[in-house]
Amino acid sequence: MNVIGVVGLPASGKGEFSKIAEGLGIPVVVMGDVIRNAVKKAGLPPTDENLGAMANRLRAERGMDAIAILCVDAVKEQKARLVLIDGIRGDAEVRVFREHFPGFRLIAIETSFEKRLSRLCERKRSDDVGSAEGLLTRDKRELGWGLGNALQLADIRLNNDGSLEEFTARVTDLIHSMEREP
Ligand SMILES: Nc1ncnc2c1ncn2[C@@H]1O[C@H](COP(=O)(O)OP(=O)(O)OP(=O)(O)O)[C@@H](O)[C@H]1O
Repeated sequence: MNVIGVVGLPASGKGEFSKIAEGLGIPVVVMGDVIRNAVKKAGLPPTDENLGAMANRLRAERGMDAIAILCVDAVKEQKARLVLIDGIRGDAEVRVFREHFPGFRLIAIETSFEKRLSRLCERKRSDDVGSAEGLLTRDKRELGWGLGNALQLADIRLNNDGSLEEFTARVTDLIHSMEREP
């Protein structure tokens, strides 16, 4: 089984990457679902604050790789040649996946701050921030989890400053080439 992980700053296009992969029939394991489920179980609304606090709690109580460890079995359960992990936030998590999946490849999505901010202002998800300060706070929080180190560990870099059509074409080419790998 080949496994790919995607990293990128908030609103860089990780969700779009997953949508494109799903459209090509690739199973996607979403790490954030582990956090969303924990927030739901605690009876809290899935706001940015609650999701962040829960992720911090899981990592503080069980270690920086806690969420990745919870996802390994979910990846192994997939009966596919290629599986995508969505939601990697730190280098400790990258290490977990490299250890369990020898052919693991990490993809970094690179998108400018301005593009990310303008796309966030349009997206308006329940946990979205609508200002530059809000996005900076979110960037800092994620960088604090080791996202900067994870970005440096990437095997492949994809730019997403252009149109969705351009990004879709790049992601599709990449997935097709990964599917051809032994
Ligand atoms: N190339 C693009 N052109 C236009 N809009 C885009 C492009 N890429 C992504 N978007 C839009 O930008 C928003 C942010 O992208 P997306 O949700 O994929 O980011 P993300 O990295 O998953 O974000 P988060 O870290 O907050 O989960 C979405 O509304 C998405 O549809």
